[in-house]
Amino acid sequence: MENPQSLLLCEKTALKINALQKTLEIAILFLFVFVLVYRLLSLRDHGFVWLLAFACESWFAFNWVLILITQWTPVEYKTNPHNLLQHVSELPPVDMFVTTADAKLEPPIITVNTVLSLLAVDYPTHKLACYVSDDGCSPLTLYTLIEASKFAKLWVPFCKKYHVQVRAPFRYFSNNPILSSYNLSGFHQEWTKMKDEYEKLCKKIEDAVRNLAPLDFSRDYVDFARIDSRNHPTIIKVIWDAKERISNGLPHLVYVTREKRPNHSHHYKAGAMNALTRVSGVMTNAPFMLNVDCDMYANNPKIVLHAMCLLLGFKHEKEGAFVQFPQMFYDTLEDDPFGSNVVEAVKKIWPGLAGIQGPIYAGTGCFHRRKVIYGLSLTDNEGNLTSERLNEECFGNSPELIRSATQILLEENIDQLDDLSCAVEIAYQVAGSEYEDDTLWGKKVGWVYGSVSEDVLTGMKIHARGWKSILCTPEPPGFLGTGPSTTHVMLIQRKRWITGLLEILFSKNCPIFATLYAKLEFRQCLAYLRILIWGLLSVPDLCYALLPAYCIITNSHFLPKIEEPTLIIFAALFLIKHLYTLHSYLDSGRSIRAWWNQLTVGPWSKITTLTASLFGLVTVVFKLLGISEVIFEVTQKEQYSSSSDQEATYDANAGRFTFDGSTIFVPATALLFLQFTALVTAALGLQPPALGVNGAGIGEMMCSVWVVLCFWPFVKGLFGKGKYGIPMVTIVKSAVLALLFMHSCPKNITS
Ligand SMILES: O=c1ccn([C@@H]2O[C@H](COP(=O)(O)OP(=O)(O)O[C@H]3O[C@H](CO)[C@@H](O)[C@H](O)[C@H]3O)[C@@H](O)[C@H]2O)c(=O)[nH]1
Ligand SMILES: [Mn+2]
Repeated sequence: MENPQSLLLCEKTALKINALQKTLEIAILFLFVFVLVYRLLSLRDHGFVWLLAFACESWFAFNWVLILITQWTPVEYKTNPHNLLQHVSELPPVDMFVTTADAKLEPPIITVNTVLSLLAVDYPTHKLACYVSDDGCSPLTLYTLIEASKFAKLWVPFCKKYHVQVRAPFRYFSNNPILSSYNLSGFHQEWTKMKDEYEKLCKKIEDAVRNLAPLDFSRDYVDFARIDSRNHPTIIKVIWDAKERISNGLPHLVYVTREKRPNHSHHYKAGAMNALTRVSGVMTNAPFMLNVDCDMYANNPKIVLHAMCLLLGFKHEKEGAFVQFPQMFYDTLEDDPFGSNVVEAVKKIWPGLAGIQGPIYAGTGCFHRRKVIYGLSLTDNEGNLTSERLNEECFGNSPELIRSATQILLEENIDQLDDLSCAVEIAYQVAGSEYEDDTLWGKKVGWVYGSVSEDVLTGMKIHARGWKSILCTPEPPGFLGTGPSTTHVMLIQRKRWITGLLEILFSKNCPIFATLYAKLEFRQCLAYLRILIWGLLSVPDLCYALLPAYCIITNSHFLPKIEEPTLIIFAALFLIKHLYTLHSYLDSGRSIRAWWNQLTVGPWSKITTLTASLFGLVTVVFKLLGISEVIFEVTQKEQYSSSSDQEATYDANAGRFTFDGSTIFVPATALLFLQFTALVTAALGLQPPALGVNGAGIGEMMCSVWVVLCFWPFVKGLFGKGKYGIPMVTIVKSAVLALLFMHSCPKNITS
């Protein structure tokens, strides 16, 4: 675009932080310092327990410092899409990517809704193309997309004509009863017709899912006959080729399932994204790419315009390698039973990151500059970008892809194909499983391999090349997705994230190197560390939770005695830290219950650290030792097919903690047993004699009770029935583990 800066497209402003919150944050920091200094000074009079407590508290304090530094200078961005619309003919093309991996875990109707919401965004349609990657290689996905594209021909014009807000039909028809303000003639009929058509689409898809109308493998689906989803050739289908190139038609729609062979690592989502990048590169080659997970529909029809305001609105391109919309969810359960605390993220964490080098890349709801994904560094940008870098070693042996990448990197005019089908053959070639062999794909070009949190890794590599990124928080929110619907799914998801993050931490991609040897800003490095060390918290958390039980059982102590005034500092730290979070919850209109849920099952809770984090850590250690590999377990997405179902699926037990025989529950249950034993021992006075006056005291007792409270969902699990109860096997294993621990405790601390 010529001179978009002359019109104000966007603004960056500093956010004010609540003064009370800031005071409390500093107070907590000071208390941490007090505690650590006290420990250090009295280390000589105490033994191993004191040292362990000191180590744990240092870790907690370090974490706190990272939090403060990351959230210290929050900013927000404002966008003016109206100003951009004055340049409508100059708007750049955008390729939109949707990934799906498993038609069972990710019901096709969800993917279809996401695709429909993207096809209907407010943007000149001849500048849009939508590519769907199907790692499940399922004819069902292709079938539902073909059917959806037929429906889209009605749906897209309807949305634009009536300025529909939410363009994912399942949400539109479940949320918006006919708006009374819409007494436009004809609206009512069209609405009813559209709802009918959507229901027909749902019915067709449901029938196909239930195999009621078998797909005809002799025709359109011949490629899928007898296919194995882990061993198959590439299949690419141009579902809709927008040949007429009009601004109010339908965008291109292309189905892609890349080649997979058992002897070739496919790198999960990162591999899928790279295949899509290449396929789109030889087809439409837009300079900007949006990517969303299959369950993240566009909730705001102006998302592309908002993103473009930010990508085009700054004087210097380096201000924004990518534009990230914060992850948000729809139909969240009351009181946030999994403690995901999205509000905290949206209010503090995202704006905090935006105030440093920019938000992390969250894998979905993100617009990338294609040239950045192609590995462009800022130094290249200023200096010389030689054509040697655009060779086969870099991009692979497709001359067409190299030409298209050259156009992107040198900002030349982009070839417009008259007909997408003439690029299909080349697309097959670049989607092949061997295409990346001996190239820089997955290393310096494209999504980076080596972590199941490929998003954080890829974003960090971009920051390390000196780019910044931008946060986009329009109203209404840009994208909404599904959160985990059961604790089981939640734990699997957190375990994968933690594993992926630790894979980054313990590799050459560790952000510390990127700060030392590349252009990752120091504070951004700390921000990444804060995220990457999430899983490491399991070790100090476990030790600190063991300490009270250990001390009571052995009649020793890790806290000052009741007579010592320093105990007050420990108590103050504990109280202020929890009052601080409670205040932030109440301040933003959330309930005490939600606060409690965050405390017990949230991402930083003891339950999470002693289940997901601990097992994530073990997974990574096994990987480092070469014992096993890390796999990407896809999270189950819940399906809400039509409006009336929604009420029916409401479940009073939704969000309740569920258990199974998995070992993931053993450490936490064992810990709980230990606390019980300790408390009973103390109550019955069965402890061994203490050394001098240094026996366990009120501090240790209170801590032990607190740990029990933190594991309250497990306490309930001991008495629960069915999936709400901890199974007998887990109880037995945990009891054995707890007994082993008690057995190894010294009987008398003096001996
Ligand atoms: O082999 C695979 C595995 C997954 N996916 C897709 O990856 C996306 C994310 O998978 P999901 O199971 O929904 O994981 P989440 O934990 O919800 O995803 C978050 O975390 C992932 C990294 O762990 C990121 O890739 C995602 O973008 C981010 O939303 C989905 O669209 C999947 O279809 C693939 O395309 N191929
Ligand atoms: Mn997801």
